[in-house]
Parts: sequence; structure tokens; C-alpha cells
Amino acid sequence: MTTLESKDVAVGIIGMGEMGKMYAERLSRGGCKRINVCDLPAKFDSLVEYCKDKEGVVAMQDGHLVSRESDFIIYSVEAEYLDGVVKQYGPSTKMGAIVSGQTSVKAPERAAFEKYLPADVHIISIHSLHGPTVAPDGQALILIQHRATDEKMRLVEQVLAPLKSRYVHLSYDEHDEVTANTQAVTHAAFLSMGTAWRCMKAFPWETGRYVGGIEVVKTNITLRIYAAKWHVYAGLAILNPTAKKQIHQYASSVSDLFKLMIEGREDELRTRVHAARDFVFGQNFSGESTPSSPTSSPRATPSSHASSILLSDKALDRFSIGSPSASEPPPPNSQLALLAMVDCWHALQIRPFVHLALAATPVFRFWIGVAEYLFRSNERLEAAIQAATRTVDHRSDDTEFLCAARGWSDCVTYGSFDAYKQRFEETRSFFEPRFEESRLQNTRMFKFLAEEPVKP
Ligand SMILES: NC(=O)C1=CN([C@@H]2O[C@H](COP(=O)(O)OP(=O)(O)OC[C@H]3O[C@@H](n4cnc5c(N)ncnc54)[C@H](OP(=O)(O)O)[C@@H]3O)[C@@H](O)[C@H]2O)C=CC1
Ligand SMILES: O=C(O)C(=O)Cc1ccc(O)cc1
Repeated sequence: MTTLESKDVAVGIIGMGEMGKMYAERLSRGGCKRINVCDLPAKFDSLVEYCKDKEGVVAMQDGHLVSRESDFIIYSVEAEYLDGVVKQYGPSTKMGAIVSGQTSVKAPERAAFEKYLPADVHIISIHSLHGPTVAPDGQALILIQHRATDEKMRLVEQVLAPLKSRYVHLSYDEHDEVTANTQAVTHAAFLSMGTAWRCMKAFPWETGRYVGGIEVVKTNITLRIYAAKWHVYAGLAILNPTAKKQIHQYASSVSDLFKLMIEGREDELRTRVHAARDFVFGQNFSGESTPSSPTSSPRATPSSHASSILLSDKALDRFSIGSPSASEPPPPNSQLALLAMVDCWHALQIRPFVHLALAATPVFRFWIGVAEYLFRSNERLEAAIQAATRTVDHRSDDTEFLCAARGWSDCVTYGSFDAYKQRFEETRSFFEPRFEESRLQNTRMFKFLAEEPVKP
């Protein structure tokens, strides 16, 4: 049998949604000679129209035809439907082909592949750690060599080279653990902020309370998530068993800290927040550090937090949306969402900077960046702790935030896609009139992040 060279590999894509299209376009522009694609048979005519001006991209009626004619087949469908789609088309896979999946959660993908694919095909899964509107260049692309020779692995690396992504080799289990720690719990925080603001019945940048600096990141990313497809977030949270645990801990951290806040237990709050800070950011994180807390983990070594993003207020202000009318500076924010995030990482012994170096999405990079902005300054952290226990400016928002975090956690724990969709769409409708404006600012803000080197 002759060895297939990457230039002769016929790629197949089943599911021509946003990610499928992004891959087809990149591979076509990169010189891939043949890319067989399909979506649902009912959308065949529009797919033919789409393929017209794409060199080498061939529309097919269904996944049977794609599977029979392709050497490297990528399933790029909703996580919830993957099992059924692989069941349907998997048995038609060409003998000796490599089968892959783009799904954001791998446990169900692995189960479906092992169950339905013929024994004579190879399995190498993939996952681009960015959304379809972010250029893949330099972004992490996870590769999972599950049932394949090293030679097939090299072939996949060559075929995907036009994406110019940074390859990260993981196992299926490692993938799901890392993405639960990075994506799922991060999304839970932003989804909860969005729900809370919707329940407050006001755009956050118009209340005078979420203006400038890291508040800009919070509002922009929240709107970015709600403008995207709900099934992507639902799938990676509901179908990843590790994610349930992380999201539940996040809600518990929000609840624990909120109770300390409203009961005015400032010292206890400070001790807990400092312990979390010391674990995540290390005890000697800056010249302004307070003495280490007795409860801090001995495992918090400087090497575990080697990289930082170091956002600055001024850099972020220019990405604001709306025209905040507040004539006075906003009242200090209790920063419950961020305090709880770092507390959650501490409770679960998660080292976010390890994930940052390994396999971070752009959204996660921003989220660590804002956490770091708050936690690496004693002055800012102390202002948040005092605002949390001594002022009531953010109490209503924080009350809604707690309800929202619990609500998202329950929804994920119960595993209800319908409830998830309904929750998501209620908040999506609230923010929708401002999506276009925030899309423009998000594009600029993410470009800024891409150009800003992670500082050693
Ligand atoms: N969007 C993102 O940011 C990222 C997504 N991913 C993952 O990639 C996968 C695809 O996501 P994305 O492209 O965003 O989602 P989309 O909804 O845009 O695309 C999925 C496509 O698959 C189609 N489809 C469903 N069933 C079949 C079938 N039986 N045969 C052929 N096509 C079918 C869908 O049709 P219909 O809409 O009619 O159901 C849709 O067009 C998901 O698993 C997601 O988790 C990974 C990285 C990033
Ligand atoms: O960066 C994020 O977390 C996003 O929201 C975009 C995203 C969504 C799903 C993925 O599987 C990968 C990236």
C-alpha cells in the first residue's frame, strides 16, 4: 500500500456550520486540493451555492458520501447530536481513513467513535480553542492521537498546517479536564453576569456601576458569549462530567463569599480571599504583597504562575460600548464574580496559569487578565473587600448574580439542554440590540490581546 502524502489527502467535513466553514475556507486557501463537505441534506442547495467560489470545496448530499470519499473526516456538528450523526455515517467511513471530531467536549465523541466506527479506521480528534471569528493563527489546536499510528498523526499535522495554529497534544481525558477548568467555568461566570444584568433590567454600562477598565472586559465578553450559539456553551458544560463539578464549585464560592459580605464578616472574607490569591498568584506576586496567609497552600510556588497578561485600565477604556453618562466615578465594586473565581480555583486546586500556557482560549486569557488586575494590587483588592462588606452599592447586582450562578449550575447539573437554551435566549434577547456595537469593540479588543505578548 502506498503512503498518502498530505497534498493528496481528501479532507471531509460533516457539518458546515461556523467552524466547518472556517476550516474549509482555510484549508482551501492553504492549497488543499479536495475538501468534501456536507450539512443536513435539506441545506444541500445553499451549500452548493456556498462552495461555488471555494477552490476544491465540493458539496455533497450527506455524510455517507463524504465518509466514502475522504481520507481525513472531521465531524463538526453540535455535541448533543454527535452520537446520532456518527451512528448514521460512521459505518460508511472509507477503509484506512482518519476520523476526527471538532466537538468541544470529548467524552461523548470518544464513546461515539469507539462504538460506531469500523475497526480499520484511525481516530485522531481535534479541537480549535477559539471561536470561528478569531483567526486560527497562533491559537491552540488540541490534537488527540487516540487510535492511530504516529505516521497518521504527522499526516494530520501537515494537513492542518494552513491553520497556522499551535499544536497541543493531549489525551481525551486531559482535554476534558483542561477545558472544564478553562472554558466551562469561565463561561459560567460570564453567563451569570449577563443573567444578573438582565434581571436588573439595565445595561450595565448605563447604570454608572460598570464603567471603564476591567468592567469593559466583563461587559464586552458577556455580550460576545450571548451573541454566539447557545449549543456550543451548553454542550461543553452539560456533557463534560468534570465541568459540572467546576461550575457547581463556582456557584458555591459565590454563595459563600456573598454570605460573608452581607453579614459584614470582613476579616473572614479577607482571610479567605487572600488564601485564594496566594494559591493562584503566589505569595510574592508583587512588591505590594501583604504577608502570606497562614491558610495558603504550600504548593503555590512562583513557577506555577509564571505568565501574566497585565491588563491596564487605560488600554481597556477605549473598548467601551455605549456612552456612559456618569459624571462621577463609579462606586467601588465588590467584584464578587472575580473573588469567587479565584476562590473556586483555590477550592479545586486549579492552577490557571498552567492552563494559560498550555491550552487557553482568548476568552480565558482575558478572564485571567482581569483577575490578575484585581488580585495583584493590594489596593484594588482591599477596595473590593471593603466595598463588599461596608457598602451596598452593588448589593442588588450581587444578589442577582448569586441567583444567576446557582441557576446556571443547577441547569448544567440537571443536564437540561432545553432549560439551558431558554435561559440563554432570555438574556440574549435583552442584549441583542447592542450586539453589533459590542461586536465591533470585541473585534478590536481581541486584536489588542493577540498583539499583546504574555509577559514572562
Ligand atoms: N463555535 C465555536 O466557538 C466552536 C465550536 N466548536 C465545536 O464545533 C462543533 C460545531 O460548532 P459550530 O460550527 O460553532 O456550530 P454550528 O451550529 O454553526 O454548526 C454545526 C452544523 O452541523 C450541522 N449538522 C447537524 N446535524 C448534521 C448532520 N446530521 N449532518 C450534517 N450536518 C449536520 C448543523 O445544522 P443545523 O444548524 O441545522 O443543526 C450546523 O450547520 C461543535 O461541536 C462545537 O462544540 C469548537 C471550537 C469552537
Ligand atoms: O474562547 C471561548 O471560550 C469561547 O467562547 C469560544 C470557544 C467556544 C467553544 C470552543 O470549543 C472553543 C472556543
